[in-house]
Amino acid sequence: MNNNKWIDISQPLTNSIAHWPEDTPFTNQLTYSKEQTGSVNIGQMTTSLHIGTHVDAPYHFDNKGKKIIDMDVNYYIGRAKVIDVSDVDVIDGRVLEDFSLDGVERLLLKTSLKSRPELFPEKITKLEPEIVPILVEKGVKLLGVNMPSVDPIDSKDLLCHHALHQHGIYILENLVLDDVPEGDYNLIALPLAIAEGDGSPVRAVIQPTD
Ligand SMILES: N[C@@H](CC(=O)c1ccccc1NC=O)C(=O)O
Ligand SMILES: [Zn+2]
Ligand SMILES: [Zn+2]
Repeated sequence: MNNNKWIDISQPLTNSIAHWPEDTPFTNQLTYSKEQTGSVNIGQMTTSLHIGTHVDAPYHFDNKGKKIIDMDVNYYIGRAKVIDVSDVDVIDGRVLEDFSLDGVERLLLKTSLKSRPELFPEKITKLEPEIVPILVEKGVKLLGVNMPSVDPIDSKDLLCHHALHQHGIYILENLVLDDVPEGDYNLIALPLAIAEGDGSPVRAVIQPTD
């Protein structure tokens, strides 16, 4: 690694962070105050596992799929490329042709969605499932997006989730990329070791590689 500073690209987990409609809101509060215990503050949180910047385990959409603890941590750490696709509403194979993706292991898509962690977006950029075989061919093993999902918000068939999973590509959602220029970075976005988890919030950070 180099001497460049690491940059936080995670949504802050505040009590007003947006959650999926009908899903569990995030709350963090003190269970016991220092005055009560005489020594320490102790917090508690309630949350959906699909809150803020988070990763999905295949179990999220496949009953036979891996849970979070079984995911390979190596996928969440290493070289990543940020590309700016904010000029399109649909990302298909044609859009990806404009970028040089050979050998890219982790691809982070900067779509037109501006980061407003307290607002759940109604509409997001559409990823066409046809991009998945292209990503596989390039060597991509993790796809990150600055949106709550890699599928349309109202999708029930979750075609991109399934296609990515079938090809062994890990999913990272709700990144904050507003101030991140296109380029090459190191990425760390590790999930918590939640044994039965179908997903996990992550602290995602990147470091420019020069
Ligand atoms: N697939 C989304 C989550 C999702 O779809 C969802 C999350 C919580 C409650 C309902 C959801 N979808 C319902 O159709 C994600 O990966 O975060
Ligand atoms: Zn999720
Ligand atoms: Zn997802």
